[in-house]
Amino acid sequence: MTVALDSTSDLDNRRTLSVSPLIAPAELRRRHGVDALAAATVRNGRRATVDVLDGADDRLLVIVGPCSVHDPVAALDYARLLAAKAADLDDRLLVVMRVYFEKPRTTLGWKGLINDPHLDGTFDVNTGLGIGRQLLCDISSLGLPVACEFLDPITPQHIADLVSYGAIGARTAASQVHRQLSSALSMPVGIKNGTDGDVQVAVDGVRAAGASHVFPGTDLEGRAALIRTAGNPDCHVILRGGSGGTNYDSASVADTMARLRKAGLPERVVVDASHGNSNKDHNKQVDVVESVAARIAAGERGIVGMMLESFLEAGRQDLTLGRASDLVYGQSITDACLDWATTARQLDTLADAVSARCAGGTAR
Ligand SMILES: O=C[C@H](O)[C@H](O)COP(=O)(O)O
Ligand SMILES: C=C(OP(=O)(O)O)C(=O)O
Repeated sequence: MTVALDSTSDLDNRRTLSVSPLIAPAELRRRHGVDALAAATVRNGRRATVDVLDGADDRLLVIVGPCSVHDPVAALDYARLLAAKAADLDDRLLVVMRVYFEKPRTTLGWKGLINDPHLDGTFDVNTGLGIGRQLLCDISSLGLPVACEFLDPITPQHIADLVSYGAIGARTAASQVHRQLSSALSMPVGIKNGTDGDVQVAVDGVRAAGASHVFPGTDLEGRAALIRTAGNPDCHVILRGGSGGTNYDSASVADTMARLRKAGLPERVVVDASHGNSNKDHNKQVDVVESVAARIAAGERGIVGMMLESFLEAGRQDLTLGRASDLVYGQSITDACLDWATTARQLDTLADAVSARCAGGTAR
């Protein structure tokens, strides 16, 4: 259904081609309800993540999964493998699956499953929200907590109740809209450094998101509303490298800690092995894991988590809109990913590093 545009004024709608209804969050939540198991996963995932961030839980947080979900069947296949591996290692790792539905593009490109679920440029957003929400229910029902990037400021009302870890990307770290949104979110939120490598923008973001804000948003019925937030104390910086190079080395982490200290914020970071830290070469994520794991094994505690981009198959492939059936099953259509076997080895490496750190017993 398309709503008629107001044509009585030549001041409006000069470039808007159509306006159509967005499903209300409450209606989507009714159609794709949260069962007791999924709710427990979200609750426990959020609580455990906060404990790891605060140092009350000695494990390492690992946010791992595809760059983007384009095929919910493949994502669920991956989730089953990851859930089993996560259960094996859960004495040392807190594993959260990346289930990213929104892609911030440098210029243009497919913007994710919510925006274009049929991968053909038909932008069936209401269907995308339903597919996405059901996938979050299904993965959470496996006992595996999920992470999403929040890009659009309206759609969090449709899915955020199922999310255990939120991320604000490098392209929106400086955005007041995203900082306000983070201050409202019910889960811990990682804020990335800028694409140019600027870490201060993420530190500033953590500080801003920790405060209370009042801003326009939507309520569960989808009506425009004013939102007043308490502020989110569980925000933290994600180091993802940038155009100037990587930032997962000890000196970069120490520089970030100094910035956090100066801002009066908890000294903790998550390291993203992908993006600017691997120059988008998925194989280089292994170097990042090995470097960080060696430092954790030696007692480093400021790095509270790692992020990895991983899917069933290694690498990436180009999507031709409308030709989804040509795609290789389980391979990314955005950034290149590690394959499952390599991912499992990285998780073992990180778990071994946590064991070594526990055996050594050093301080943060
Ligand atoms: O994580 C995914 C991408 O790095 C991000 O969405 C930007 O992608 P692009 O530079 O291909 O547009
Ligand atoms: C878009 C992403 O990363 P970044 O914002 O660091 O480019 C991502 O993690 O999917």
